[in-house]
Amino acid sequence: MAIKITAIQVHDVRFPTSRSLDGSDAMNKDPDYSAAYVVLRTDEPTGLEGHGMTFTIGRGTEVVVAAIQALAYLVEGHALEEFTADMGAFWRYITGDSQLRWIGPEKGVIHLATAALVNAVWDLWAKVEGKPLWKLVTDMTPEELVRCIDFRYITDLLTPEEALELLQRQAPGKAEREAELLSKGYPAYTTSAGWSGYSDEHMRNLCRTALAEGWTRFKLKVGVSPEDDARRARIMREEIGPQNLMMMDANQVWEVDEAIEHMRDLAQFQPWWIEEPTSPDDILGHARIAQALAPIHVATGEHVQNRIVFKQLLQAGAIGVCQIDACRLGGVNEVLAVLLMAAKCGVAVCPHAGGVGLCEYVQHLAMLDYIAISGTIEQRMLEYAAHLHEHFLYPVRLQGGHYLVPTEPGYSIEMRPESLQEYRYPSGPAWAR
Ligand SMILES: C[C@H](O)[C@@H](O)[C@@H](O)[C@H](O)C(=O)O
Ligand SMILES: [Mg+2]
Repeated sequence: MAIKITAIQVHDVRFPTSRSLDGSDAMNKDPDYSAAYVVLRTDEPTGLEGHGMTFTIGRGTEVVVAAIQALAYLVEGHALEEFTADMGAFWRYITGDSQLRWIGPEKGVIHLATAALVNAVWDLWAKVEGKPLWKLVTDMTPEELVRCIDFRYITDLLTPEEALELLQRQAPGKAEREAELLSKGYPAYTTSAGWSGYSDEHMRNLCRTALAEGWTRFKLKVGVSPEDDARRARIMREEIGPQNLMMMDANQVWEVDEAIEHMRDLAQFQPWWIEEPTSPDDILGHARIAQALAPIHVATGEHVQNRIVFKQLLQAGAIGVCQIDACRLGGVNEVLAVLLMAAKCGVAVCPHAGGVGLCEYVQHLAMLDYIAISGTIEQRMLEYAAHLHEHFLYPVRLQGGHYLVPTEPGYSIEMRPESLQEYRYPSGPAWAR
């Protein structure tokens, strides 16, 4: 039976995380974790819906909502099958509106909006197929998966033929890797002990609790000041010991030379990577930093706006860790393109998840990468941020520093109706109080 998308609703949902400084860093000092949240209504008799969102940090969410509303006409009134018959063409259609494209192209607010809408369509598709999103993708043949991707502007690094070959090479091991994931889960690191707004004492306590829960990998926010960074890094290293991993994240505050200088000072604390040392648009700057700081890896991605910038970062040898984001890139289709490019270049993918809904999303992406694309978890780990999972119908499940495999149909991003009601902005009770 053809399922028709009859209406699209868009919600502005904000959580007042700035009150406790959860999610704070040197650049983003007081984020209110928020979502521009999309519901695709259908004519399916049981009330089937598709859900998607893009992550924002408070003010400006209303602008993303407006952009989603501008794109909605492209999806409303269409049958799901019109899109799923050729997902690559669907993505080109959504990003190719000849007037809306002008306010991107494929970057900024319009691209965040694209992600919310595209992910909602994938969620709906996965629900119709009765599979979690990772399974929908990994059950595809290599040919079917390649057809989901728009290769425009990346064929100088990866052609559809090369992508197909890569996927065919991985195909024989898929079942074994899926079984392994189901039994062991996917390795993770926690960001939640190291937010910049937390006191030293709070950080110590959070490190201790996390260690007791089985965590072995931790991220620390840096970039506030050299003294502050060194003191906090010392505390974290003392707490987690020499054997555990520490990552550092500067959230774009430094000049290229400053990044090199500061990280030379912080190298004594043995960071595994430095994340967002400078502007996400500065490909050559990242390459210089990577060269100067090796063997400390350079990581970036949460603000890398599209596959084309990722392509150049990979071509320039500028990143050792590729941090795809489920809704900074234009949804699942573009993420698949980046996963394939990273696999071709042998660069580890460690998805970005510090935000509301991002853990729920990226667990699917890391798992499908392992099963069908890169075929490895070596030097890979998924970010985990501890807040706001209770607002989702099917929140992430963790055990001993590993994500357990999600099994419910869809992309795990559906929010509880009570949460939508309580936190809708500005009229929800949480904001009226
Ligand atoms: C404002 C946000 O919490 C960021 O600090 C967060 O996404 C962070 O960069 C991360 O890597 O998790
Ligand atoms: Mg970060």
